[in-house]
Amino acid sequence: MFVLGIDSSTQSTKAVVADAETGRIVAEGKAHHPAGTEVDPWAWWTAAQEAVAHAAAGAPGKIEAVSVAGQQHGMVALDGAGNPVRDALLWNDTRSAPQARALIDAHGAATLAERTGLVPVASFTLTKLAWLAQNEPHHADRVDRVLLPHDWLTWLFAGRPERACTDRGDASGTGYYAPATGRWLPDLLREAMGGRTPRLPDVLGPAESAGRASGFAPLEGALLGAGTGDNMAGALGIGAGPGDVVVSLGTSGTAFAVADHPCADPSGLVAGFCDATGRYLPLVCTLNAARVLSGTASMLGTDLAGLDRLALEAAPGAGGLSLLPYLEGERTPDLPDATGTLTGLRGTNMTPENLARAAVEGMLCGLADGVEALRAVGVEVRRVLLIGGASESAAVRAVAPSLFGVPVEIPEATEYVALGAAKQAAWAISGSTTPPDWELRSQPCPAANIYQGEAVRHTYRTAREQIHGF
Ligand SMILES: Nc1ncnc2c1ncn2[C@@H]1O[C@H](COP(=O)(O)OP(=O)(O)O)[C@@H](O)[C@H]1O
Ligand SMILES: O=C(CO)[C@@H](O)[C@H](O)COP(=O)(O)O
Repeated sequence: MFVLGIDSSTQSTKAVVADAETGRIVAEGKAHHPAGTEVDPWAWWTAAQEAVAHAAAGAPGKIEAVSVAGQQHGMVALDGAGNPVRDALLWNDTRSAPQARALIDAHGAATLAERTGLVPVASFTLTKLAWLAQNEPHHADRVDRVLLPHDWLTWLFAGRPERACTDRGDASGTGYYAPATGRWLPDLLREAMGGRTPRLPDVLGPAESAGRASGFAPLEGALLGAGTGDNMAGALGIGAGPGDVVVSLGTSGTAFAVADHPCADPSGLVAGFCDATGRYLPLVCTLNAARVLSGTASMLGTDLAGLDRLALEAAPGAGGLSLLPYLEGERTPDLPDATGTLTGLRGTNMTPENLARAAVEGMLCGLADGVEALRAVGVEVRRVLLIGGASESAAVRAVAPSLFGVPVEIPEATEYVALGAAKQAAWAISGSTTPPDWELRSQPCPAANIYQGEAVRHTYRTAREQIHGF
């Protein structure tokens, strides 16, 4: 039997067809998304259809079940006819930072962390809806229901039924859901939307079904899983266990672990999400990961392989250069208006090699701080599993072990978010109480000198303190 998993993330949609027994991937498809932090949700539907059609065409048999994983938090606000009232605001759109601050001022960070698992930052859907109500009331007035990117796609694959649905994982990234009780918090939504009360999707359990696919030939009649957020699907795809911290280097950088209890971090560094198995997913997210490397490569007039070569020719510490890579502003730490800074320049260290190395080290230092923040809320860190596009980088693989200070492993090269979605689909159709136990193989990165890593992180922290005051 074959199942299909979809990863509709920031830069592209990826689809994989897997054998439901073993998890072996037998076919794949991919389609790109438009650039920018506000995107027409129909573009994701077009990309999903293209990627799925390609994957399904390569499948050796019928697709029996499908699930959609998607970039978290994006605001998909629909009118009564089921059409978006405006382009979706993405997780990395920082325009709602003032609304996030106002929510904290009104309720207090600790109270919001206890109620929602989150201290608001511009990424979360609640703040985007508050921005919409305050800045585009004519659009807010037309909102009949609010969905997340994965909910939107699941709803379209289901043929636009009356009820839409989501799952605990993605619901927990909205800011108007209580991870500890599994309930929506309509009072927060109403307040953010200036008294308006849009409809919310039903929250399905991890192996529940969202119905059957209808109206899109390659999937016609397939069972639809609940779907989830891309990070939750990544954890499910990997089968992350105790002691595992997954670090994903996509458009965002994320560090997360599966936990048995909800997390409420009043500092706001760790978001207390739910996972896709009925447990929890404490997570730290930065806005700047893979694009730090591609941006630096362009600046140096080279490609990603060239950046790797340069970075590996420089010594650890980049000759004293440190890059605070806040190219899109930053979420962790909460600096929505920040820009990037290169510190430590001297006549003797201004080389392409050192700049390339500083980019790799700077991107990873933010995530090493994220792993520290997970430790501080009680997460056990025995190894780091690196996934996401930039985990392909040879320089990242060489540098990461010294900065994380624990063994770093690379799961067999594949799309773990789409695979996690496929695993959820296989689970939904199996009727089992536990997800399929697909074998995970990973390769260790060569061990590295952790004292050098500590020195690099010290220089990075000092630069941040000098520029941002903490
Ligand atoms: N070898 C590589 N070195 C560095 N970055 C890479 C490499 N291969 C892919 N990437 C980057 O990975 C990113 C895409 O990763 P992905 O995890 O698919 O992102 P997302 O899920 O956010 O759409 C792109 O920015 C791409 O430049
Ligand atoms: O906002 C978050 C997590 O809270 C991001 O991780 C998004 O879910 C987007 O993910 P990628 O496109 O970078 O995979």
